[in-house]
Amino acid sequence: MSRRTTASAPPRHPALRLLTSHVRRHWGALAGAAATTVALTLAQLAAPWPLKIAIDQLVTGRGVSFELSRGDVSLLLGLAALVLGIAAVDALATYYSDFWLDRSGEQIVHDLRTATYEHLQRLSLVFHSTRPTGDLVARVTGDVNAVGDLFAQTLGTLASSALVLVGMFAVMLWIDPPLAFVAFLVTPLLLATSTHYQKRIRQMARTQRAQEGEIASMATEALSAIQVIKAFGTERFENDRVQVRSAERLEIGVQSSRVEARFGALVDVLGAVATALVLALGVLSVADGRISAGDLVVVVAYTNKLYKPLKDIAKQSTRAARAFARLERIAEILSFDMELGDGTDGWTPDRRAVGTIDLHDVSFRYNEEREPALQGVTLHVPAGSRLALVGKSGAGKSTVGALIARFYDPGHGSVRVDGQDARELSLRWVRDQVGVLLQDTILFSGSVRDNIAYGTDADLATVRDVARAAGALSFIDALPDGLDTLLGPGGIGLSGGQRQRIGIARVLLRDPPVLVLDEPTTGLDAASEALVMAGLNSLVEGRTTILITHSVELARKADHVAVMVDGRIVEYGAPEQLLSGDSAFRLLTSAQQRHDLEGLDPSTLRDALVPDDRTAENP
Ligand SMILES: Nc1ncnc2c1ncn2[C@@H]1O[C@H](COP(=O)(O)OP(=O)(O)OP(=O)(O)O)[C@@H](O)[C@H]1O
Repeated sequence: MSRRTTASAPPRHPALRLLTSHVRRHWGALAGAAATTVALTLAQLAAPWPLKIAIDQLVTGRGVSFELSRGDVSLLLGLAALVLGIAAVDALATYYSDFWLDRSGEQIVHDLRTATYEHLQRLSLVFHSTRPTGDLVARVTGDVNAVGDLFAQTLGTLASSALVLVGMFAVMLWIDPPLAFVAFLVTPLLLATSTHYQKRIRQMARTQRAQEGEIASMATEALSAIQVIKAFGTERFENDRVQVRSAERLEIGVQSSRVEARFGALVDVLGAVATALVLALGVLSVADGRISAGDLVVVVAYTNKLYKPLKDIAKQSTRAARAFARLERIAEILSFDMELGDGTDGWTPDRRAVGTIDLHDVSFRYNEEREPALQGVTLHVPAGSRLALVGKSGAGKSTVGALIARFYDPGHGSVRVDGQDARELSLRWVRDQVGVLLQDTILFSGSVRDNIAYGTDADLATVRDVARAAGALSFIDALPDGLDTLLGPGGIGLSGGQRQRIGIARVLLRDPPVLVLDEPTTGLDAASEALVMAGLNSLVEGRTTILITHSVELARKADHVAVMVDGRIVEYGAPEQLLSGDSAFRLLTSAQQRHDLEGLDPSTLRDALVPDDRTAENP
């Protein structure tokens, strides 16, 4: 079965599809908001009508002072009630439309954030090793919020402004068509300029967000490596880097504000021109007797209000343009396909693995530009046995471990667990069967107990048991709050050896039948190494173990040793058997004793025992 090892091309208009899928999902609340928006529009259109009726019915043609009849008073009271009624409808409609839109906005932020974060968690290391973390964090936080605002504010305002405009035009057309056309004369001009400006603003918003992502990545990387910065005294260098990017971001931000302000001013000028024209033409129409004084009040009131929705449309469409640029960034993440089968189509055996591991003719490269990291690797690791992988740096040892843990799938050949191709098994099951301990255990902020129990709901007694077996309990009990001691980010507050023993306890708790130990004692002093080794001894007991090590001494304790050179296995056998002959392992051992591993030519290793350059394979 062939699998993709690179992300597939994103579909067309992914942002639009994402948007419509969310509109569909929240159609109930959005339909409620649409209905209240219609009510709000009607209330806004009706607002000047009580005044018009009062002027036409009670004021016009009555001279300077006049008496109000009983009928006039009733009409006046009716109009006052109408004003209150219109205000009540306006208030209720505003409340509900704001509430429904805000609620959908919040819900959409939640949905998008969880979906994007979940997707990011499931994307493989191939994806994550090419994407800066800070930029991804910016997408899950800032970009997602901006899309929520798009629903909560922008779309609602755009829809209600458009409705008010259409309503006003219809009513003005009914009152006096020439006046309506004059009032709306500038609208097409405004829409055309708006489209032009939106395009520019959206381009600028894209650049801005990309720059913000870069700044976030730089800051994340720098702050997570603050020790290195302090050690090298490079604070100023790091500040300068962020400052340069931030200045570029500022420049685009200022440009964008200028474009927006220019557009706002243009709308104001066009609005004033139209109001002046409507006023002049309106008074002439009243004088001609074509419309009443009350009609003129309505038309002038509308014309005054006309430019608010137009301005709102302009303003909100620039926000929409920005939000769209951010939506594209989220859609881009969601459009990357999983490079590894995520287990939904994989088989989940209803038992724990026995622990036999096989690599059959495995080749793998991290990316097309790089040389293959593994070529034709075939290995058989019987259940419960210990295999040591040795070889010079870059030979491919960690890559073998990563393929066994199924961080990646091989480009060619297969990795098998109990004889079953790992690609046909659910990813979850494979990960449960293979425990991994790296050179440096990464701990999270939180208590020691949480770090050991990580991802499980193990009780206190179990956590203590595994901590004891890992040789960690003595130092944990000496901490101020024992297992409840809080650790800083990355496990600050513990030594390398202590972190490693917590890592051993963490793996012990999960009790996997297969272990990949990737240089678990490298970098530790002799005393810490002895303590970690004691913990490791209880960990490897009864489990299939693949030990990746630079230490020939450690490798000698394994059942079998595989020597790797340039992504191939050049030698395989029991350590004592290899040491007794003219082997690459023996060459490595003596080079290590002379502290001359780097001086060892790979071809010497390859030629040492494989004169015909055949790749060694174990039975
Ligand atoms: N994430 C990665 N992306 C691209 N290339 C990689 C990646 N990881 C490793 N490589 C390359 O793959 C090759 C094998 O690396 P690998 O880490 O498996 O070697 P190793 O034998 O474990 O080395 P070491 O002993 O130094 O850990 C090397 O050439 C390395 O540069």
